[in-house]
Amino acid sequence: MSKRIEAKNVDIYYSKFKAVEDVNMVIEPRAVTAFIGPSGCGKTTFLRTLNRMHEVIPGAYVDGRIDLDGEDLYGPGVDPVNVRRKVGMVFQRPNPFPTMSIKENVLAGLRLNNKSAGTSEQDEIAEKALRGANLWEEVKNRLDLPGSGLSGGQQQRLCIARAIAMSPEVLLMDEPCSALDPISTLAIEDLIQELKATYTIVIVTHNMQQAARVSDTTAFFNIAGTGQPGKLIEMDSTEKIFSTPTVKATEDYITGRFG
Ligand SMILES: Nc1ncnc2c1ncn2[C@@H]1O[C@H](COP(=O)(O)OP(=O)(O)OP(=O)(O)O)[C@@H](O)[C@H]1O
Repeated sequence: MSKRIEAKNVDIYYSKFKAVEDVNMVIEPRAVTAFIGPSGCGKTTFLRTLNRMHEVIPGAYVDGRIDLDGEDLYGPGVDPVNVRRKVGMVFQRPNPFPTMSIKENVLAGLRLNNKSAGTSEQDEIAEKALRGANLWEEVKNRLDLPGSGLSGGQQQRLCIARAIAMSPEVLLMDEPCSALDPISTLAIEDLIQELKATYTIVIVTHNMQQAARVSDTTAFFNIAGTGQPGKLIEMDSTEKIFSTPTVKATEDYITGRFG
């Protein structure tokens, strides 16, 4: 299920503005890759190109190539909706559909993709996804109550369950803990560790300790100044990036000297 991502010479634009320049990287399956770097260096922008979410912004486009196990995500005839099914995304703020029940939330992606399933199959899919997101025990007796009634941390795990229910190959997480308290954050970090056995995981985080705790590989992005494109500066094992980075800017950033 887990797939390898390879980006080659990727430039990313918002109309005429080049926000990210010439990214080349390999993201390994069954591992967690963290994107770190100062505000505006293009972490989120690059993340959103990995499931073709970037192009939903008017005027936004991507140059270069992004492969999922050798298959060009931007190739002719590739359906972006299908890409987003394979490459799921979890956002900064938990965003369950407020009028839907917990179970309906988990199944929402499947319904949007017109996947029909019988009631018992739906129940099975929902239970499996909620177990996968470490939420089942907390919600199994209130599956038909609104998802908005859960705590922030539970809502974020519900959003992860919603992503997992689609049987994705990759999970993209854009600062998934930034709106959560420390206990809920730890629950999500534990969950990420479990999920990496099954999925390719990419996480954007501003929290250096979190990157060090959860990721196997870290990519440091930087920006030379306002209006300049962000660039990938260095990517290596998380242990190397946090102990002996090759580039001085990486060291300055992880030691809190800038950003
Ligand atoms: N919708 C948009 N339209 C135009 N420019 C945008 C848009 N979204 C982001 N940008 C610009 O693209 C650049 C990269 O932004 P991005 O949000 O990817 O950075 P980031 O590293 O994720 O920042 P942060 O850590 O603050 O979330 C910035 O200059 C930003 O202003």
